[in-house]
Amino acid sequence: MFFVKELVESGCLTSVPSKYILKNTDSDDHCILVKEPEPIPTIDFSLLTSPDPHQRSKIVTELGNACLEWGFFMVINHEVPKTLRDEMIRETESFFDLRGEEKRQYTGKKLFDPIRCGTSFNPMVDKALLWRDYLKVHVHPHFNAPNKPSGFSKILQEYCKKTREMASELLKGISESLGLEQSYINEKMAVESSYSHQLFVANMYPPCPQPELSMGLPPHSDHGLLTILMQNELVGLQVMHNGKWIPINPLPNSFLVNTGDHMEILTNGKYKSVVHRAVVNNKATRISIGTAHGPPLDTVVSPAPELVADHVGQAYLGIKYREYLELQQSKTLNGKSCLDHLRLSI
Ligand SMILES: O=C(O)CCC(=O)C(=O)O
Ligand SMILES: [Fe+2]
Repeated sequence: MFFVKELVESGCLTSVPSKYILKNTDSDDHCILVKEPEPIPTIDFSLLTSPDPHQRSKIVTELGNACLEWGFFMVINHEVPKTLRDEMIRETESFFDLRGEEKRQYTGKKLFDPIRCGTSFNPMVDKALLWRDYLKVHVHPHFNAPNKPSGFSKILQEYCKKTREMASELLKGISESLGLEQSYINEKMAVESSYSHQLFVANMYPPCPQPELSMGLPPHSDHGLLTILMQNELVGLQVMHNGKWIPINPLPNSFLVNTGDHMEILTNGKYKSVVHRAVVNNKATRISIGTAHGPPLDTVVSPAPELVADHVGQAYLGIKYREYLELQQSKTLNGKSCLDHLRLSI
């Protein structure tokens, strides 16, 4: 198995090898790429924890609208120190800079092995390889970390704790925006318990000689309730909104948050997971770091009865979180095809 990074560093790559060719042109998926950046919903996190009920109710409404209309928003004024974010990105770069042999001890592993490093998404079934190397670590309920680089583990632990706290605060606001008790999702999904599941995913997209021919990550939705994402200074994320691809240019020091498939299942389709993709560039290495927040692996998630309107009925089958992750990993990434397996025709 070769990492894309090794391929690029082997020198004189002037074109994309054929096995990486996956067109991302607009004609491909019949969706227009918006050229001008569009304002995306922005959530001021400090207002979520505001003691002023008016401030809170305003931000809860904004959060609800962002989930309803976009499934995606930017979070500013959060409580994760900039130094921690910067260190997490630096440590991730150092991890990917380790020699191939050191990283290869984590390759070819199974989905629930604590640490997995690889390339593409599922090279066994992917029609074309993706221009992306990754590191995936199950960080909760059991904390794991690669032992190199030496500072990685400590920073990872701190970073994951902070993002878990952010996720539960956001889930309180999201519960409220659905007309439920603040604690509803956190309790029902045991998000604040010592069993909840958190997956750390670091993506590295090396510079690509023909970025228009290759893809970092094809259109997909994420599996969890929420994903919290940050990136180094390079853009590449695009979000599907009203049938158009919107390029995302986040404010410095902000986080990007998107709703995942389990939010869609839990809310019976009210807050849908958002389809997004990562394109590559020919200038520099882009890094993105996401944490996926979900319930304990053995939780069966099905639509919340409070959100199943009588005239609509239950729109999704329940499924064990663990089984959903297995289902997603067994296939090639393809839009919302995994969630489609659970849809009930009503
Ligand atoms: O690189 C990005 O911005 C997106 C990453 C992503 O969608 C994922 O890891 O699921
Ligand atoms: Fe994603």
